[in-house]
Amino acid sequence: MSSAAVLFDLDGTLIDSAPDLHAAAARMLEAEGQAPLPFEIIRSFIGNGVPKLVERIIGVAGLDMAEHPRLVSAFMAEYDAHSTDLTRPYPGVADALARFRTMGYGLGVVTNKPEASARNVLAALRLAEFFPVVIGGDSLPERKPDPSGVLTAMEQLGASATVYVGDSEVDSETAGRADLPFLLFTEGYRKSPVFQIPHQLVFDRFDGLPALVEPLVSTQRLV
Ligand SMILES: O=C(O)COP(=O)(O)O
Ligand SMILES: [Mg+2]
Repeated sequence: MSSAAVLFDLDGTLIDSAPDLHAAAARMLEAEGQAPLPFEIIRSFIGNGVPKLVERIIGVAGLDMAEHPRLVSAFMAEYDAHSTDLTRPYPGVADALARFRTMGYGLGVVTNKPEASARNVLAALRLAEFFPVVIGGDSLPERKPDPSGVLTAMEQLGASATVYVGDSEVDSETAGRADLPFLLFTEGYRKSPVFQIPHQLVFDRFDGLPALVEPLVSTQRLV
């Protein structure tokens, strides 16, 4: 049982996955006879899970919303077949995770990406070994910003003092609803300026993250 844990969002936080999500969207749209959408548009649609991503694509591309279930399946098939062609961890991620593990933290991923896809990507990028707990957007009845994902991850890790690390408005709200300190990674896929996203700390490089987390967790331990 670890008493302290660091939980991470996945897309836009541990990994830069927008290029493969964009490519999967382009292949799905091509099969519907549609042109690809600009990269920045797809990137701005990431963070609320695949059903929401596809709903937003349908809206912008002028497709029929009644086709949503079929298009979600089509998107997932395209994505899962090529989910790490272009996706890479952000610089310093593996070293930071190794450092956290050495420091004795329990580590978990809480993402809105479907759990099986998330596990595949983590394995292909050699990050799976760090994470005894992975909660996806389809693992529980509710997804982020519902706090059940982070609360379940804490329970599974036996953790009390915990921080959540993410890149988006959704992650900030999730941490707030779970009453956890939130660390905002500024280089991901957020839509608002940093000052509009509630956070305890911001960071733009993973090599400095372990030193930022330690004081936050020690404060929680004293409470
Ligand atoms: O929107 C998604 O599918 C996943 O996004 P997340 O990893 O940032 O939660
Ligand atoms: Mg994210």
